[in-house]
Amino acid sequence: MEHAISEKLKIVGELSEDAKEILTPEALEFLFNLHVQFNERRKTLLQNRQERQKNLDAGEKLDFLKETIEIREGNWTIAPLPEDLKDRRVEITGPAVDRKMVINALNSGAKMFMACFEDASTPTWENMIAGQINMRDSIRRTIQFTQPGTGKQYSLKENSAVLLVRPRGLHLLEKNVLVNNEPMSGSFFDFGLYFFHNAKEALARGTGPYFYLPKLESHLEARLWNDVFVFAQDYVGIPQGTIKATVLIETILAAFEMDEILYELKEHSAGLNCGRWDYIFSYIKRLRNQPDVILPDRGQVTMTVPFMKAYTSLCIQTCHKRNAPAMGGMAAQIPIKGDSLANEMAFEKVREDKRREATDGHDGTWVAHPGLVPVAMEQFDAVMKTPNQIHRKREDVVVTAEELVAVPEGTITEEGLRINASVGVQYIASWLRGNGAAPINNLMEDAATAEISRTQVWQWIRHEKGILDDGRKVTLELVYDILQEELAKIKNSVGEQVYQSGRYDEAAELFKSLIDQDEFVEFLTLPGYEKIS
Ligand SMILES: CC(=O)SCCNC(=O)CCNC(=O)[C@H](O)C(C)(C)COP(=O)(O)OP(=O)(O)OC[C@H]1O[C@@H](n2cnc3c(N)ncnc32)[C@H](O)[C@@H]1OP(=O)(O)O
Ligand SMILES: O=CC(=O)O
Ligand SMILES: [Mg+2]
Repeated sequence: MEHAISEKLKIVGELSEDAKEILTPEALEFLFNLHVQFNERRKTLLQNRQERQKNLDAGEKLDFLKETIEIREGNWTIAPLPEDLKDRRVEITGPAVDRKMVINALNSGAKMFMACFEDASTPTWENMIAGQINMRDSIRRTIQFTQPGTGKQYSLKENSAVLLVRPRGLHLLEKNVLVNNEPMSGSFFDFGLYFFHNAKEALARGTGPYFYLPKLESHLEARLWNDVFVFAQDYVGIPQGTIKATVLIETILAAFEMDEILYELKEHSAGLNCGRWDYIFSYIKRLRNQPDVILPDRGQVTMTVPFMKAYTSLCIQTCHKRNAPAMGGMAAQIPIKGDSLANEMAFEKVREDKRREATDGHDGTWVAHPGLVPVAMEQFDAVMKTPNQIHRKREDVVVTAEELVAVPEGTITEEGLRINASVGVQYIASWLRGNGAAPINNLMEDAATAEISRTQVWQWIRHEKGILDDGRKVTLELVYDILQEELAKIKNSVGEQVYQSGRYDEAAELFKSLIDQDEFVEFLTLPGYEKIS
């Protein structure tokens, strides 16, 4: 049902009691203004991404921008960090929609909690509203939860983590809010509502409106966000520079504009983060039609392969030069229940990953699960005796444009192809069911990791080097056969009833549609969004 709030603004989604608490007339007025001010620019920037893709398809070699050399060579820093953003050695992440998880994350012992409206969340209307309710109650420290069945009570402990919020990326829409009959941007919806309801309250409580910005592809996109922040701060009447945002460097194009992104946001910057999963996805996506670029099995693209090492090293050096934190990323391992040996192996992988990040000079890292907070903390505590390592300038690092795109060696295997097909479908099914973060094969999967799976399959089918180590070419027919076999295995493991209600066939259809078209679909969540409310 459509609710006309005014002639220019309509709510398509259900106006539940929760929605009414969040979508107040004043908050809607603010969203309306954000849309009117910034939506055309957002659309133009998305169009720029497509223009850039055309150039890359035509053989453009990526390089640092000529027109911004003065920024790269200039002597400037970001504005000083607020006290509660100086020590970020362990940050836990999780979907904003899961109320219990939000409380557990805030109580986990991690310094920060990044509440996600993006890749760990399916953006149903209900989820997005519930996430906003959870954020409002977290900032006010009134958030509580009772576990159905056991009656276990959850509420906040005294020293809870600092809250950071990740809105949806610029490409996603919120179809349940129409401004002038046009869906509004998911980014502005998530940012706008969180900011409007909580910025002043957060400040009064000694923290601030803090954000993570996902999937930026250029410094012009950072400029858009900066202008949104300036507008928003004026609108509610809080000092400029109050908002602090950490930009995820998780696209191959952004890696060439790290200085410029920090520069655009410098009054509002809280540094950069190496979002490794989207980065791998973006590397394949943007360079997919370059004849020499192809990646081996997902499992072989580790953080120590040259192009990943080059990117994280450059991120640390760039951030520290500008007095900005350089955050590490997410190891995919999560605790494994009922198998202590496998669990210890998973923990050791996380330890190794965090040790490398701390030693390289990252100022903190991400974990996906409370059980991993002490594991990551131990590694950072051992290396980082100060709140951060910004003083380690890593002037020894030299990274060239060629190193950022260097194609790693490795093999494509039938096993790798099967994992991509199976995990891709299982994740999409989970996403369609409303759960955007899922444990699959004892690894954390979210939209970014699923994007790698389907993009690899798309590319292996089309690339002349998409050949299995046993000599077989990866073809659509081979993938279809494997997909059928993997679906049968899934059905066997979850049972007929769960399979039928679990949207697996629909997920398989979506997966197929992503790999059988020559035209690459920019994000799997775009056709996915048409299948949810
Ligand atoms: C590439 C990227 O974008 S990474 C960032 C986005 N991804 C994420 O944020 C994923 C975060 N992680 C998760 O969502 C979860 O850990 C999952 C889905 C991977 C696994 O969840 P589950 O299967 O529920 O884990 P598990 O059964 O071990 O949970 C045990 C307890 O830990 C809690 N828990 C698990 N993960 C988290 C988390 N990230 N934050 C807070 N609490 C958590 C559960 O709430 C549960 O609490 P309880 O004992 O009070 O009931
Ligand atoms: O957002 C994080 C990533 O790895 O992608
Ligand atoms: Mg990401």
